[in-house]
Amino acid sequence: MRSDLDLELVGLTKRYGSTTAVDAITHLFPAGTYACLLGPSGCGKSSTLRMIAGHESVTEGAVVLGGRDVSRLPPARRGTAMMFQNYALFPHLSVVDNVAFSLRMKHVATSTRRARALEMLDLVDMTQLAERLPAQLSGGQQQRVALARALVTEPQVLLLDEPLSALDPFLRVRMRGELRRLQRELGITFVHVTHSQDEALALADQIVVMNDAQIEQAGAARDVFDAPATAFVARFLGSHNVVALPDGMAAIRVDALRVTDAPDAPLQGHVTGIEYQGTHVALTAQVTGKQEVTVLLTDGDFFGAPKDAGEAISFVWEAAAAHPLRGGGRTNQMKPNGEYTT
Ligand SMILES: Nc1ncnc2c1ncn2[C@@H]1O[C@H](COP(=O)(O)OP(=O)(O)OP(=O)(O)O)[C@@H](O)[C@H]1O
Repeated sequence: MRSDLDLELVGLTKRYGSTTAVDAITHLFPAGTYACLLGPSGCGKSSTLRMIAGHESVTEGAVVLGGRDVSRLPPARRGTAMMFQNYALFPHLSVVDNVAFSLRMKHVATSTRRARALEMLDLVDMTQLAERLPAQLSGGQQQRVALARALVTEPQVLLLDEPLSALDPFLRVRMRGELRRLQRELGITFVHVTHSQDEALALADQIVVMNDAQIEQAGAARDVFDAPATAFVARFLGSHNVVALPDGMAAIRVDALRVTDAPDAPLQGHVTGIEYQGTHVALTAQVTGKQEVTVLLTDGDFFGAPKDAGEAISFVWEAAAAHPLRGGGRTNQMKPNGEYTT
Protein backbone atom coordinates (compact mmCIF):
# COMPACT_ATOMS: atom_id res chain seq x y z
CA MET A 1 0.00 0.00 0.00
CA ARG A 2 1.32 3.45 -0.87
CA SER A 3 1.82 5.79 2.02
CA ASP A 4 1.87 9.59 2.19
CA LEU A 5 5.55 9.48 2.98
CA ASP A 6 6.89 7.11 0.35
CA LEU A 7 10.00 8.25 -1.48
CA GLU A 8 10.02 7.62 -5.22
CA LEU A 9 12.73 8.05 -7.80
CA VAL A 10 11.28 8.36 -11.28
CA GLY A 11 13.65 8.03 -14.24
CA LEU A 12 16.23 9.84 -12.12
CA THR A 13 19.28 10.78 -14.17
CA LYS A 14 22.52 12.62 -13.47
CA ARG A 15 24.98 13.55 -16.14
CA TYR A 16 28.25 15.37 -15.53
CA GLY A 17 29.29 16.49 -19.02
CA SER A 18 29.65 13.29 -21.01
CA THR A 19 29.61 11.03 -17.89
CA THR A 20 26.25 9.49 -17.00
CA ALA A 21 26.57 8.92 -13.24
CA VAL A 22 22.93 7.85 -12.73
CA ASP A 23 20.99 6.47 -15.66
CA ALA A 24 17.20 6.79 -15.46
CA ILE A 25 16.64 4.87 -12.23
CA THR A 26 13.12 4.26 -10.98
CA HIS A 27 12.53 2.99 -7.47
CA LEU A 28 10.07 3.18 -4.58
CA PHE A 29 11.24 3.38 -0.97
CA PRO A 30 8.18 2.66 1.18
CA ALA A 31 7.83 5.02 4.18
CA GLY A 32 9.68 3.78 7.24
CA THR A 33 12.13 1.60 5.32
CA TYR A 34 15.81 1.18 6.16
CA ALA A 35 17.27 1.03 2.67
CA CYS A 36 20.91 0.54 1.69
CA LEU A 37 22.23 1.67 -1.67
CA LEU A 38 25.04 -0.74 -2.31
CA GLY A 39 27.55 -0.95 -5.12
CA PRO A 40 31.19 -0.55 -6.13
CA SER A 41 33.01 2.75 -6.26
CA GLY A 42 31.75 5.02 -9.03
CA CYS A 43 28.44 3.22 -9.65
CA GLY A 44 26.43 6.37 -8.86
CA LYS A 45 25.33 5.85 -5.23
CA SER A 46 26.45 9.23 -3.88
CA SER A 47 25.10 11.09 -6.89
CA THR A 48 21.72 9.44 -6.32
CA LEU A 49 21.76 10.37 -2.64
CA ARG A 50 22.82 13.94 -3.34
CA MET A 51 20.01 14.36 -5.87
CA ILE A 52 17.49 13.13 -3.28
CA ALA A 53 18.93 15.60 -0.76
CA GLY A 54 19.00 18.49 -3.22
CA HIS A 55 22.77 18.93 -3.01
CA GLU A 56 23.08 18.00 -6.67
CA SER A 57 20.78 19.10 -9.48
CA VAL A 58 18.63 16.51 -11.25
CA THR A 59 19.48 16.25 -14.96
CA GLU A 60 16.29 14.35 -15.85
CA GLY A 61 13.49 12.61 -13.97
CA ALA A 62 12.14 13.38 -10.52
CA VAL A 63 12.48 12.84 -6.78
CA VAL A 64 8.97 12.48 -5.35
CA LEU A 65 8.38 12.54 -1.58
CA GLY A 66 4.87 11.93 -0.31
CA GLY A 67 3.43 12.44 -3.78
CA ARG A 68 5.14 15.83 -4.14
CA ASP A 69 7.85 16.44 -6.74
CA VAL A 70 10.68 17.92 -4.65
CA SER A 71 13.31 17.79 -7.40
CA ARG A 72 13.64 21.52 -7.67
CA LEU A 73 13.20 22.53 -4.04
CA PRO A 74 16.18 23.64 -1.94
CA PRO A 75 17.49 20.98 0.49
CA ALA A 76 15.93 22.56 3.58
CA ARG A 77 12.42 22.46 2.08
CA ARG A 78 12.32 18.85 0.92
CA GLY A 79 11.62 16.99 4.15
CA THR A 80 14.99 15.25 3.85
CA ALA A 81 18.20 15.65 5.85
CA MET A 82 21.65 14.40 5.07
CA MET A 83 24.41 13.09 7.26
CA PHE A 84 27.77 13.45 5.60
CA GLN A 85 30.70 11.05 5.60
CA ASN A 86 33.02 13.55 7.36
CA TYR A 87 30.22 14.78 9.69
CA ALA A 88 30.97 18.44 8.71
CA LEU A 89 30.55 19.81 12.23
CA PHE A 90 31.33 23.48 12.87
CA PRO A 91 34.58 23.42 14.88
CA HIS A 92 33.92 26.68 16.75
CA LEU A 93 30.42 25.74 17.94
CA SER A 94 29.63 23.57 20.95
CA VAL A 95 27.87 20.25 20.43
CA VAL A 96 24.46 21.67 21.37
CA ASP A 97 24.94 24.73 19.15
CA ASN A 98 25.97 22.49 16.24
CA VAL A 99 22.76 20.52 16.65
CA ALA A 100 20.64 23.68 17.00
CA PHE A 101 22.27 25.40 14.04
CA SER A 102 19.65 24.67 11.39
CA LEU A 103 16.89 25.82 13.76
CA ARG A 104 18.75 29.12 14.20
CA MET A 105 18.70 29.50 10.43
CA LYS A 106 14.94 28.99 10.59
CA HIS A 107 14.66 31.73 13.27
CA VAL A 108 13.36 29.36 15.94
CA ALA A 109 13.49 31.04 19.38
CA THR A 110 16.71 30.41 21.38
CA SER A 111 15.10 28.51 24.25
CA THR A 112 13.06 26.29 21.92
CA ARG A 113 16.00 25.40 19.74
CA ARG A 114 18.17 24.58 22.73
CA ALA A 115 15.45 22.35 24.14
CA ARG A 116 15.00 20.60 20.78
CA ALA A 117 18.75 20.16 20.37
CA LEU A 118 19.03 18.62 23.84
CA GLU A 119 16.16 16.26 23.01
CA MET A 120 18.06 15.08 19.93
CA LEU A 121 21.27 14.71 21.93
CA ASP A 122 19.36 12.57 24.40
CA LEU A 123 18.20 10.38 21.52
CA VAL A 124 21.82 9.67 20.57
CA ASP A 125 23.00 9.49 24.18
CA MET A 126 25.17 12.60 24.05
CA THR A 127 23.51 14.95 26.57
CA GLN A 128 26.50 14.75 28.90
CA LEU A 129 28.84 16.24 26.31
CA ALA A 130 26.54 18.99 25.05
CA GLU A 131 28.91 21.86 25.88
CA ARG A 132 32.06 20.35 24.35
CA LEU A 133 33.61 21.41 21.05
CA PRO A 134 33.78 18.84 18.20
CA ALA A 135 37.58 18.58 18.54
CA GLN A 136 37.08 17.29 22.09
CA LEU A 137 35.03 14.31 20.90
CA SER A 138 35.96 10.85 19.65
CA GLY A 139 35.00 9.80 16.11
CA GLY A 140 31.99 7.86 17.35
CA GLN A 141 30.81 10.80 19.44
CA GLN A 142 31.18 13.20 16.52
CA GLN A 143 29.08 10.85 14.49
CA ARG A 144 26.30 10.90 17.07
CA VAL A 145 26.34 14.69 17.02
CA ALA A 146 26.13 14.69 13.24
CA LEU A 147 23.15 12.34 13.48
CA ALA A 148 21.42 14.54 16.06
CA ARG A 149 22.07 17.56 13.87
CA ALA A 150 20.49 15.88 10.85
CA LEU A 151 17.48 14.70 12.86
CA VAL A 152 16.69 18.02 14.56
CA THR A 153 14.83 19.25 11.48
CA GLU A 154 12.45 16.26 11.83
CA PRO A 155 13.02 14.93 8.32
CA GLN A 156 10.78 12.30 6.73
CA VAL A 157 13.85 10.82 5.09
CA LEU A 158 17.37 10.67 6.51
CA LEU A 159 20.12 10.28 3.93
CA LEU A 160 23.42 8.83 5.11
CA ASP A 161 26.51 8.81 2.90
CA GLU A 162 28.95 6.12 4.09
CA PRO A 163 28.17 7.09 7.71
CA LEU A 164 30.37 4.41 9.28
CA SER A 165 33.43 4.53 7.04
CA ALA A 166 35.48 6.83 9.32
CA LEU A 167 35.08 4.56 12.35
CA ASP A 168 37.30 1.69 13.44
CA PRO A 169 35.86 -1.81 12.86
CA PHE A 170 34.71 -2.30 16.47
CA LEU A 171 32.89 1.02 16.63
CA ARG A 172 31.47 0.49 13.16
CA VAL A 173 29.63 -2.63 14.30
CA ARG A 174 28.39 -0.88 17.45
CA MET A 175 27.21 2.19 15.57
CA ARG A 176 25.37 0.17 12.98
CA GLY A 177 23.30 -1.30 15.81
CA GLU A 178 22.63 2.24 17.01
CA LEU A 179 21.55 3.38 13.56
CA ARG A 180 19.13 0.49 13.27
CA ARG A 181 17.69 1.23 16.73
CA LEU A 182 17.26 4.93 15.91
CA GLN A 183 15.53 4.19 12.63
CA ARG A 184 13.08 1.84 14.36
CA GLU A 185 12.41 4.34 17.12
CA LEU A 186 11.82 7.25 14.75
CA GLY A 187 9.96 5.21 12.13
CA ILE A 188 11.26 7.41 9.30
CA THR A 189 12.95 6.26 6.08
CA PHE A 190 16.73 5.91 6.13
CA VAL A 191 18.60 5.71 2.83
CA HIS A 192 22.17 4.67 3.60
CA VAL A 193 24.92 4.53 0.99
CA THR A 194 27.60 1.93 1.50
CA HIS A 195 29.99 -0.20 -0.49
CA SER A 196 30.05 -2.79 2.29
CA GLN A 197 27.96 -5.90 1.74
CA ASP A 198 28.11 -6.81 5.42
CA GLU A 199 26.84 -3.42 6.46
CA ALA A 200 23.96 -3.57 3.99
CA LEU A 201 22.93 -7.08 5.04
CA ALA A 202 23.14 -6.20 8.73
CA LEU A 203 21.10 -3.02 8.46
CA ALA A 204 18.76 -2.99 5.54
CA ASP A 205 15.12 -3.95 5.16
CA GLN A 206 15.67 -3.20 1.51
CA ILE A 207 18.84 -3.47 -0.52
CA VAL A 208 19.29 -1.61 -3.79
CA VAL A 209 22.34 -2.91 -5.67
CA MET A 210 23.70 -0.42 -8.18
CA ASN A 211 26.12 -1.12 -11.00
CA ASP A 212 27.29 1.19 -13.70
CA ALA A 213 24.73 3.99 -13.04
CA GLN A 214 21.77 1.61 -12.94
CA ILE A 215 19.87 -0.49 -10.41
CA GLU A 216 20.95 -4.06 -10.96
CA GLN A 217 18.60 -5.57 -8.35
CA ALA A 218 16.45 -4.33 -5.47
CA GLY A 219 14.40 -6.09 -2.84
CA ALA A 220 14.29 -7.33 0.73
CA ALA A 221 17.82 -7.96 1.97
CA ARG A 222 17.25 -11.68 2.42
CA ASP A 223 15.57 -12.11 -0.97
CA VAL A 224 18.43 -10.39 -2.78
CA PHE A 225 21.03 -12.42 -0.91
CA ASP A 226 19.15 -15.70 -1.35
CA ALA A 227 18.37 -15.22 -5.02
CA PRO A 228 20.78 -12.86 -6.77
CA ALA A 229 19.44 -12.10 -10.23
CA THR A 230 22.72 -11.47 -12.03
CA ALA A 231 26.31 -12.65 -11.82
CA PHE A 232 27.30 -9.15 -10.76
CA VAL A 233 24.98 -9.20 -7.73
CA ALA A 234 26.03 -12.73 -6.76
CA ARG A 235 29.70 -11.83 -6.90
CA PHE A 236 29.29 -8.44 -5.28
CA LEU A 237 27.33 -9.78 -2.32
CA GLY A 238 29.87 -12.58 -1.95
CA SER A 239 29.33 -16.06 -0.47
CA HIS A 240 28.06 -17.28 -3.85
CA ASN A 241 29.61 -19.30 -6.63
CA VAL A 242 28.74 -18.21 -10.14
CA VAL A 243 28.89 -21.33 -12.29
CA ALA A 244 28.19 -22.19 -15.89
CA LEU A 245 25.88 -25.21 -15.93
CA PRO A 246 24.57 -26.98 -19.04
CA ASP A 247 21.30 -24.97 -18.88
CA GLY A 248 22.93 -21.60 -18.20
CA MET A 249 24.61 -19.53 -15.52
CA ALA A 250 23.57 -20.04 -11.92
CA ALA A 251 24.46 -18.75 -8.46
CA ILE A 252 24.94 -21.33 -5.72
CA ARG A 253 25.74 -20.31 -2.17
CA VAL A 254 29.08 -21.50 -0.82
CA ASP A 255 27.29 -23.26 2.03
CA ALA A 256 24.89 -25.06 -0.36
CA LEU A 257 27.50 -27.16 -2.15
CA ARG A 258 28.11 -30.65 -0.76
CA VAL A 259 31.10 -32.87 -1.34
CA THR A 260 30.07 -36.22 -2.86
CA ASP A 261 31.60 -39.50 -4.01
CA ALA A 262 28.92 -40.01 -6.69
CA PRO A 263 30.65 -40.66 -10.05
CA ASP A 264 28.09 -38.63 -12.04
CA ALA A 265 28.31 -35.44 -9.93
CA PRO A 266 27.57 -32.30 -11.96
CA LEU A 267 30.73 -30.45 -10.86
CA GLN A 268 33.98 -32.36 -10.71
CA GLY A 269 37.55 -31.18 -10.36
CA HIS A 270 40.38 -30.94 -7.89
CA VAL A 271 41.09 -29.07 -4.68
CA THR A 272 43.12 -25.86 -5.12
CA GLY A 273 43.03 -24.42 -1.60
CA ILE A 274 41.97 -25.08 1.97
CA GLU A 275 41.48 -22.32 4.51
CA TYR A 276 40.69 -23.05 8.13
CA GLN A 277 38.30 -20.40 9.47
CA GLY A 278 37.57 -21.64 12.97
CA THR A 279 33.91 -22.63 12.79
CA HIS A 280 34.22 -23.54 9.09
CA VAL A 281 36.69 -24.62 6.48
CA ALA A 282 36.64 -22.85 3.09
CA LEU A 283 37.73 -25.19 0.36
CA THR A 284 38.36 -23.99 -3.17
CA ALA A 285 38.40 -26.22 -6.21
CA GLN A 286 38.86 -25.93 -9.93
CA VAL A 287 36.01 -27.69 -11.68
CA THR A 288 34.48 -28.34 -15.10
CA GLY A 289 35.12 -25.48 -17.54
CA LYS A 290 38.15 -24.12 -15.61
CA GLN A 291 35.79 -22.58 -13.10
CA GLU A 292 36.80 -21.93 -9.51
CA VAL A 293 34.26 -22.69 -6.81
CA THR A 294 34.36 -22.26 -3.06
CA VAL A 295 32.53 -24.44 -0.59
CA LEU A 296 32.12 -23.67 3.08
CA LEU A 297 32.18 -26.87 5.09
CA THR A 298 31.52 -27.18 8.78
CA ASP A 299 34.58 -28.02 10.78
CA GLY A 300 33.04 -31.47 11.49
CA ASP A 301 32.25 -32.22 7.81
CA PHE A 302 35.72 -31.28 6.64
CA PHE A 303 37.72 -33.07 9.32
CA GLY A 304 35.40 -36.11 9.05
CA ALA A 305 36.79 -36.64 5.50
CA PRO A 306 39.72 -34.23 5.05
CA LYS A 307 41.03 -33.33 1.59
CA ASP A 308 44.43 -32.16 0.44
CA ALA A 309 45.29 -29.69 -2.30
CA GLY A 310 45.39 -31.50 -5.66
CA GLU A 311 42.96 -34.25 -4.65
CA ALA A 312 39.95 -35.03 -6.84
CA ILE A 313 36.65 -33.67 -5.54
CA SER A 314 33.02 -33.56 -6.74
CA PHE A 315 30.05 -31.47 -5.69
CA VAL A 316 26.26 -31.74 -5.62
CA TRP A 317 23.53 -29.40 -4.41
CA GLU A 318 19.77 -29.33 -3.92
CA ALA A 319 18.01 -28.23 -7.13
CA ALA A 320 16.44 -25.25 -5.31
CA ALA A 321 19.88 -23.97 -4.28
CA ALA A 322 20.90 -23.11 -7.85
CA HIS A 323 19.50 -19.71 -8.86
CA PRO A 324 19.46 -19.10 -12.60
CA LEU A 325 21.10 -15.79 -13.50
CA ARG A 326 19.79 -13.46 -16.15
CA GLY A 327 22.40 -12.17 -18.54
CA GLY A 328 23.01 -8.50 -18.20
CA GLY A 329 25.48 -5.71 -18.11
CA ARG A 330 29.03 -6.51 -18.98
CA THR A 331 29.41 -8.89 -16.12
CA ASN A 332 27.86 -12.11 -17.24
CA GLN A 333 29.40 -13.10 -20.52
CA MET A 334 29.81 -16.81 -21.08
CA LYS A 335 32.43 -17.99 -23.55
CA PRO A 336 31.69 -21.01 -25.81
CA ASN A 337 33.98 -23.25 -23.71
CA GLY A 338 31.86 -22.69 -20.61
CA GLU A 339 34.20 -20.23 -18.94
CA TYR A 340 32.83 -16.85 -18.02
CA THR A 341 34.37 -13.43 -18.07
CA THR A 342 33.95 -10.80 -15.38
N1 LIG B 1 31.13 16.48 -9.75
C1 LIG B 1 31.40 15.54 -10.64
N2 LIG B 1 31.86 15.87 -11.87
C2 LIG B 1 32.11 14.92 -12.79
N3 LIG B 1 31.93 13.59 -12.60
C3 LIG B 1 31.50 13.21 -11.40
C4 LIG B 1 31.21 14.15 -10.36
N4 LIG B 1 30.76 13.45 -9.27
C5 LIG B 1 30.79 12.15 -9.62
N5 LIG B 1 31.22 12.00 -10.89
C6 LIG B 1 31.33 10.72 -11.63
O1 LIG B 1 30.08 10.09 -11.61
C7 LIG B 1 30.20 8.69 -11.41
C8 LIG B 1 29.43 8.28 -10.16
O2 LIG B 1 30.00 8.88 -9.01
P1 LIG B 1 29.39 8.70 -7.56
O3 LIG B 1 30.22 9.54 -6.62
O4 LIG B 1 27.94 8.95 -7.58
O5 LIG B 1 29.65 7.15 -7.30
P2 LIG B 1 29.67 6.31 -5.97
O6 LIG B 1 29.03 5.03 -6.32
O7 LIG B 1 29.09 7.09 -4.86
O8 LIG B 1 31.22 6.09 -5.72
P3 LIG B 1 32.06 6.05 -4.34
O9 LIG B 1 31.63 4.80 -3.62
O10 LIG B 1 33.48 5.97 -4.83
O11 LIG B 1 31.75 7.31 -3.60
C9 LIG B 1 31.70 8.43 -11.32
O12 LIG B 1 32.14 8.02 -12.59
C10 LIG B 1 32.30 9.76 -10.95
O13 LIG B 1 33.61 9.90 -11.43
